Amino acid sequence: MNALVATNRNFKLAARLLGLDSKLEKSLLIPFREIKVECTIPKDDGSLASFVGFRVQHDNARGPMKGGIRYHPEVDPDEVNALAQLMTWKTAVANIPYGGAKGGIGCDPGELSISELERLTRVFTQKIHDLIGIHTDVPAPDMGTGPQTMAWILDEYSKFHGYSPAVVTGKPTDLGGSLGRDAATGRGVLFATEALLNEHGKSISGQRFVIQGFGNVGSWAAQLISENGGKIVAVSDITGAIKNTKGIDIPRLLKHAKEHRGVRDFDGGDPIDPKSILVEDCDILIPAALGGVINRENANEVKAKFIIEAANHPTDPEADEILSKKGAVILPDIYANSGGVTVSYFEWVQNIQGFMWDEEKVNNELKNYMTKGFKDVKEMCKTHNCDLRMGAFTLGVNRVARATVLRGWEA
Ligand SMILES: NC(=O)C1=CN([C@@H]2O[C@H](COP(=O)(O)OP(=O)(O)OC[C@H]3O[C@@H](n4cnc5c(N)ncnc54)[C@H](O)[C@@H]3O)[C@@H](O)[C@H]2O)C=CC1
Ligand SMILES: O=C(O)CCC(=O)C(=O)O
Repeated sequence: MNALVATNRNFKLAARLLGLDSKLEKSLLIPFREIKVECTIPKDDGSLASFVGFRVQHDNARGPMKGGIRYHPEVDPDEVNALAQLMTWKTAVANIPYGGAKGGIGCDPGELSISELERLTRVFTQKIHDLIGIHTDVPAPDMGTGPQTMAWILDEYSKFHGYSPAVVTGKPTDLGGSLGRDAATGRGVLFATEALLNEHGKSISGQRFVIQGFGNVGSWAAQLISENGGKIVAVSDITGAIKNTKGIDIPRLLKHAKEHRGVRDFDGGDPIDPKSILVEDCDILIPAALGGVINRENANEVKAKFIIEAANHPTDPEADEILSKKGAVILPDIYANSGGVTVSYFEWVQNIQGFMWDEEKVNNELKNYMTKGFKDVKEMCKTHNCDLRMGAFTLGVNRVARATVLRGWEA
């Protein structure tokens, strides 16, 4: 199912549970602003290459719009719209003073050299610099981008507006990035998983995990889960998939993945078909790569009892229904992966204050936010007699609706 259709469907279900006025519902659904730009760069060999870049600013009722920038061949307007909308509900679930946005460029970053990526990022920034800003819209990394991308955006933006470190988060720490931001989404996934398991009388220790994606989010989640006694029995990325029922040695896999740019050919497990990763036998499945990967084609085959959505919208609504009939418990993206944007918020606060926190403070505050977020989601599940996805959606949508009504519509 198309990402936007799926996201709108979840929003409308939540709006119905909340009894939202239909006009308010419509106003919350329509994005604040959609930007589409052409980005042409000279390649290293002198030829020209053109790309399409997007920034969708979904809602700013609760504060500056916030969300990552994705570089991936499958980036399209509907997906960016869906991801921007998810950011609006996510920042509200986390209860940080932001709205939602998302951006992306349809490109394969693996096919571009570092200097081509820098040129592409600078051209994209030139096209959107008037529409982003510390108090309007604050980008961050997502799939295919990272601290270096944020450093280029910061530098290009600063040429037009003066040096402004708070205009992006997820920057290198040498440029005002927060300690702990790199690991934050994975660490948030750890805290979210602990909160869920705790409720079911279980702990991370001894549980068998499967993780799809071994980039920023998947690799940090794997590392922190294994440090806490979880057994990672299978991992995949774009290069391949490996399985070891005795538990994969994650520090060794991290070293291998760094040296070989992927998990393929790791000798600490057996290679398996990457397509089977989501249906491998395990207790807990963590999709940490693309959207829409759990769908009606494979949902019936999923063995995990718990699914922790580290990726954005990895499960489509049809799969949600199938899995819930099977008794699986899904911890939804807008709560489960909110650790990244939460520490982005801490980074922005530190930049504005001009005062750096130590890593322990960042991690402790993150734990407080994730613990409180889980309690708030559960409270909504009780109030509306719904599952965790609708608990999170009703929580986020209700907070944004309240802020919207309070601000009013007078022109
Ligand atoms: N970076 C962040 O702070 C946050 C990221 N997310 C979400 O987490 C997910 C992963 O993002 P990052 O780790 O930042 O991206 P990344 O670019 O660092 O890593 C992506 C990983 O997915 C793998 N991958 C790509 N296509 C695949 C496929 N077809 N099958 C298996 N693996 C595949 C790549 O090989 C790589 O290991 C995305 O859905 C993103 O939106 C959510 C919240 C915050
Ligand atoms: O850190 C941020 O501002 C946004 C991270 C993001 O794109 C996401 O949570 O999906």
